[in-house]
Amino acid sequence: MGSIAPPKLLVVDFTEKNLKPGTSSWSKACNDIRRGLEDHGCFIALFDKVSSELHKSIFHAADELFDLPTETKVQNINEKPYHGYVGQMSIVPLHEGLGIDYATTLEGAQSFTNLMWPNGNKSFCESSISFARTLAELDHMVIKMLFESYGVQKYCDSHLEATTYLLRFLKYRAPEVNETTMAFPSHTDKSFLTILYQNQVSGLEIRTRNGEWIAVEFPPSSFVVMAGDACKAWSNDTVLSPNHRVTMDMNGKKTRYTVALFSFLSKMVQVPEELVDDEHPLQFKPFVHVDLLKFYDTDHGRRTQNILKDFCGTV
Ligand SMILES: O=C(O)CCC(=O)C(=O)O
Ligand SMILES: [Fe+2]
Repeated sequence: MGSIAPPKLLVVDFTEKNLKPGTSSWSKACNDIRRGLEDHGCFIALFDKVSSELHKSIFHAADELFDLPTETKVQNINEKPYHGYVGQMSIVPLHEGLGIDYATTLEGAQSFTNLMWPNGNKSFCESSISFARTLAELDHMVIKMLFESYGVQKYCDSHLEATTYLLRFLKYRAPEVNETTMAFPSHTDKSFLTILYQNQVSGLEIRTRNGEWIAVEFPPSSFVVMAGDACKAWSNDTVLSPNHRVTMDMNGKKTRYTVALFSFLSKMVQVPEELVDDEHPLQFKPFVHVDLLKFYDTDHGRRTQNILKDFCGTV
């Protein structure tokens, strides 16, 4: 008896030169994105705007950053929960992460760089801003397509104008003998969208709607685009915000790095009225995005299996 192959994530090709609004490849990509986000909460994006130089320089930047003394890294503090330094935690010993808020702006990149390197680090600042801006281009395209596929493109510009980006550098060292392989526990993202880029060390796993865990392999020059809880709320509960985790190979020797771009809204997260009708009653009340993070930072928020229902559910 043959075993059933695990479901494969949808691959959407953004490298095509003719991917312009109004073309048939654009409409197909719009449908694919919606299907990917509704079925699995994520898809793989082929996107060739990260040159091999930028690829090298962003992982070099990650190395330089994690090599800094812990006393320096812990200064990455942000009043918004889950935006700053994470590490040295006994329950997640393999993981360390830092975040650059407003990473697509010169101010955001410079203030982080100056905090980590008081004497400056021009190449770090340039690589991080250029990487964040490149991924933000992909984010913009995905948002345009998603809004179009729901017939609500009229809200797209105001959504993008209110979007801010957090770039996180994430490191997972290889486990030692008899050490846990759980490198990042299961969670849903609180962002609107998340875009993940990794070095060649895999480890990301995603839980499907029927509870099965699938290991994600990204082909070279590809990204995982994932919906966060804010996107699930915006879509009136049609998009999945998938549970995901990172598990390291027990016998692996290599460090995994991920550079992730998280999008957040500086205006209310709210279901477009077009997505509400008698068959699809409103599921979530409008909310301030950062308040969702603050709720997640409470005992109730961390423990609940259905954060949106508890935080802003209408029933
Ligand atoms: O490293 C990864 O692939 C996933 C990271 C992640 O899930 C997160 O930072 O929220
Ligand atoms: Fe995540």
